[in-house]
Amino acid sequence: MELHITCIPGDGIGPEIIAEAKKVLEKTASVYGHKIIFEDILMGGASIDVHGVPLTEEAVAKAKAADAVLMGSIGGDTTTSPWYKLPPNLRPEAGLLAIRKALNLFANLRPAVLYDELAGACPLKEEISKAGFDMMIMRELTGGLYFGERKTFEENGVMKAVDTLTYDENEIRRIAIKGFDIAMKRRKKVTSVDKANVLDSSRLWRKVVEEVAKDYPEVKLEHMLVDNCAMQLVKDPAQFDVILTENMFGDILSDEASMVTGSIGMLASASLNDSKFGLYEPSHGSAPDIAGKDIANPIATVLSAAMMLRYSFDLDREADAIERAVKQVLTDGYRTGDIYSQGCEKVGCSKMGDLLAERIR
Ligand SMILES: NC(=O)C1=CN([C@@H]2O[C@H](COP(=O)(O)OP(=O)(O)OC[C@H]3O[C@@H](n4cnc5c(N)ncnc54)[C@H](O)[C@@H]3O)[C@@H](O)[C@H]2O)C=CC1
Ligand SMILES: CC(C)CC(=O)C(=O)O
Ligand SMILES: [Mg+2]
Repeated sequence: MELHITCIPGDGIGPEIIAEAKKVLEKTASVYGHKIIFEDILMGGASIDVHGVPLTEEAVAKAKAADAVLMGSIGGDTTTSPWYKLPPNLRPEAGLLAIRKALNLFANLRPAVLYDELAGACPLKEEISKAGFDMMIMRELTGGLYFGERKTFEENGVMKAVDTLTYDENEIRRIAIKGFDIAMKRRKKVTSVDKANVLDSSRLWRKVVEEVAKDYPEVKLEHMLVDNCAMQLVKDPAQFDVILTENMFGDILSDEASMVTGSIGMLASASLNDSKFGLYEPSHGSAPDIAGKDIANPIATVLSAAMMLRYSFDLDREADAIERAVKQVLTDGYRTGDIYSQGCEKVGCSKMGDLLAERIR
């Protein structure tokens, strides 16, 4: 099979982790008899530096023309990088939001799984880490606060800023359907997370989710307020199967869930539209504090590449091979610094990519 993949290395550690994901994909393609054609595009700060904008129309066209997109991460240090002196619509993150919207990537799947081998890197009590957990965070990605109208203005000599959180019932229904569909393939439980005790948008969310649930009688639905969910994630993560939630709550909760897997460097993600098309990216950002040092963990990006093979290309065997290689490398005792524990061998980003590629079979 010929796979046309557009890559967005991006900023910070982005180019480093994308190089390792490409290495693992190339090895997978050679073992399983496929040909991959990569084309890189600029986005975020890298695009600002060259084109003056975080995303060009040409880059969007190239992403649309591919079978799938694999992304590293974008952005810089938000307190020191000159990119953050630009107007908000010209900053790196505007490029990411724009491509999600342009490709209609409304469903963001973020699997948070604790590997047995990483129980020692999990910051929770031993009895919780020993029991393990395996949840899928289904985050709405093209609506809500990140896409609502916003402005900063002065009123009666006082500075004010407004952000708006809007959802319509169709946006909620389509992500809820994705959440219930995925629950049917898992342990058949959906925890819908909202703030319905305060927000109108959450009350509509809850109503529409209840309606969708009627078509899935086998799936157990529960509602949970987001503040409680943040607490339950560290108290008893094993209770969750599918967490279904809106854009900002999912953004925050998935970073929290990532840390209980050992590190944010382990959390993959797939951003999907209604067809087989997707953009695959780790859940973390560009980690400017460790960029250029060859110490970033590439596993979240490598696992995102596995999700790409599974969801966009139906290459389950190949995706399984990558997931097995990740497990094997951990069993063999290799760790990047973020997941290191005593007795293991500490390796850099590029070495971790080599070790993963060697284990593809
Ligand atoms: N999808 C994307 O491209 C995202 C971009 N960002 C952007 O990234 C920039 C930095 O944001 P932060 O809040 O610092 O979040 P971050 O996720 O980049 O980093 C948070 C912490 O996790 C560590 N970390 C992240 N990924 C790692 C990896 N693969 N291996 C080892 N350690 C890792 C970093 O070193 C840092 O200490 C900002 O400009 C932000 O807007 C943030 C989140 C997502
Ligand atoms: C720049 C943000 C909108 C991206 C983010 O934090 C995420 O998608 O996790
Ligand atoms: Mg985030």
